[in-house]
Amino acid sequence: MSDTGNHVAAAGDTGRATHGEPVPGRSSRRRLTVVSGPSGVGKSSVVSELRRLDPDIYFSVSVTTRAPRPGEVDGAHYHFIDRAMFDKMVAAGELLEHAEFAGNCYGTPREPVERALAEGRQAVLEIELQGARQVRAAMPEARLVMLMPPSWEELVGRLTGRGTEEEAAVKARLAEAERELAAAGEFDVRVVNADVRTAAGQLLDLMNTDFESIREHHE
Ligand SMILES: Nc1ncnc2c1ncn2[C@@H]1O[C@H](COP(=O)(O)OP(=O)(O)OP(=O)(O)O)[C@@H](O)[C@H]1O
Ligand SMILES: Nc1nc2c(ncn2[C@@H]2O[C@H](COP(=O)(O)O)[C@@H](O)[C@H]2O)c(=O)[nH]1
Repeated sequence: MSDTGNHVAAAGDTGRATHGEPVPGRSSRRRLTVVSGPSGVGKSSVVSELRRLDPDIYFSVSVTTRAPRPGEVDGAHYHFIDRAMFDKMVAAGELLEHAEFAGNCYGTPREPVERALAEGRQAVLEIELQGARQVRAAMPEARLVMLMPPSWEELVGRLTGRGTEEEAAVKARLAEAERELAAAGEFDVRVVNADVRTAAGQLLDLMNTDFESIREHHE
């Protein structure tokens, strides 16, 4: 996918998305949390623990052109789609954000997230850096959290230890990881994932805190 630009409607409280759907107001967009971080840092592990801690949170299920890993369930871990369908969704404005990462395309279906926010629920997106930047541009009220590894060596150990990628794919993901870690300062908060339960607890605390005050504190 060559075009990884911003396709998110940057409308105000009473604005409408590019395709006519209502967009969430400013206060509901504060309930949107983006969890980002380098491949292998433990985003899925921490988000899965967060789901256990608070089942009321809405967790976005992304679309991807990546092949399923053993044990991954279509509709639960991802919606696995082909490139033609992905391009169609982009063209129709059905993705809140989208990006190409290490040779595959990923995107967040817009409608379920907007519905969850409109219902007053917290919503969590687990996405990479380009997508996080698109959300930041379109929804400045969303909270952006970067999950950090305790060390580079630990990150490499986790990614290779997971054993889900060939050597070339691991290399591509580590190259992305360097870029992602260099952008850590763009995020509202950085949480070190030394321990999954601790990191998930910290994330939940952040989600339940008045984020504007945290932001001011960090600026
Ligand atoms: N705190 C931790 N301590 C030790 N191992 C961990 C920790 N968190 C996650 N792991 C392990 O690291 C590996 C990568 O975790 P996970 O798949 O959750 O990462 P991810 O950030 O979602 O990766 P990707 O972006 O590639 O999908 C897994 O094998 C997981 O069990
Ligand atoms: N921009 C987006 N990034 C996404 C989305 N769903 C997942 N991701 C991120 O992609 C990488 C690779 O994921 P993997 O499952 O192949 O290991 C990782 O950083 C995910 O967080 C999305 O919808 N948009």
